[in-house]
Amino acid sequence: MTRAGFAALIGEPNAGKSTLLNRMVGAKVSIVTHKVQTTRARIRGVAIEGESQIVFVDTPGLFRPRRRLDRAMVAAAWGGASDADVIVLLIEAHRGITPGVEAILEQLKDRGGKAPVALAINKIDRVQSEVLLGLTQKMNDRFAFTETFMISAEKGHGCDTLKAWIAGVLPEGPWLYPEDQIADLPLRMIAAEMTREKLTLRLHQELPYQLTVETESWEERKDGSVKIDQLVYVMRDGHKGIVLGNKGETIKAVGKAAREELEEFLGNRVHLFLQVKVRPGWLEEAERYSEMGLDFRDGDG
Ligand SMILES: Nc1nc2c(ncn2[C@@H]2O[C@H](COP(=O)(O)OP(=O)(O)OP(=O)(O)O)[C@@H](O)[C@H]2O)c(=O)[nH]1
Repeated sequence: MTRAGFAALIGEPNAGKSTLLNRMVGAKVSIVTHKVQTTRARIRGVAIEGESQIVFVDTPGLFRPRRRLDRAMVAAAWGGASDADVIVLLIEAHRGITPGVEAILEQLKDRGGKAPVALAINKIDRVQSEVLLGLTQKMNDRFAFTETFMISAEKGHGCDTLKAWIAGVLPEGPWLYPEDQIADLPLRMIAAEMTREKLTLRLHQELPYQLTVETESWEERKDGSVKIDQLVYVMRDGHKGIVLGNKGETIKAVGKAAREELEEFLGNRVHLFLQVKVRPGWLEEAERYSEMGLDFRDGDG
């Protein structure tokens, strides 16, 4: 009998959700950087484990929403969690029960729901085993987790066990995605995220949230190479100059770095063309939100 369903990974920013997702799905579906709050959309990855198909919802970090986009992300995170057949709360072993974790536990309690909730204590490579036992005890006193796992998403410890458990608790039923669709699921989106990541790394604190990248076209050529056109949208004219850099050197370096990563990812030669455009007020466009898988809510500030 086959099984299939949605698994939501929740946790504070930086808990390691993207790292874990990448490991379980086996492809770089969401981008890991050292910055917090890099996950902007509910990017899904699909994993097959035995007869089960697991559709992962990679939720944005749950943090205090300030701006409208942030609030949409938090809503998406919980939206994802409440639709899910199984929830995995990821916490960091060395940080323990932070106020952020407390807040998530409160929300989990309020949420009710029947889906099994697993606790995954991540980054076990950073602490001694006594710390883990204490933390497991304290967390389970606070919430009735179905199961507790100790993992290192980065090193891979415990990840297979967690994945097998998720696969086993999913409801019985037919797979949600045909097998041949899984491979090219969000290729364009991945490519756009790679470029966005390079831009973010390059520009440091400057406008990481104020730009968006879209893959306009994707063309596979006879020689096996891929031609990809992407648009980088910025909010103001002034931002365009920052993204381009002196004599275009910033965008050139970003294009080179993104192309190299794409080539490694695709295993093919890539021709990447980036164009920077000004699109004022894109943050407020409801359309964009739904494209990112987010819910647009008219907010109060
Ligand atoms: N030492 C150690 N570091 C880890 C482990 N798992 C993840 N990290 C690191 O923790 C940082 C954050 O990981 P991410 O996967 O980006 O975290 P995230 O929860 O997706 O973060 P957001 O996208 O901000 O929500 C990265 O620097 C990872 O390399 C682990 O098992 N051990």
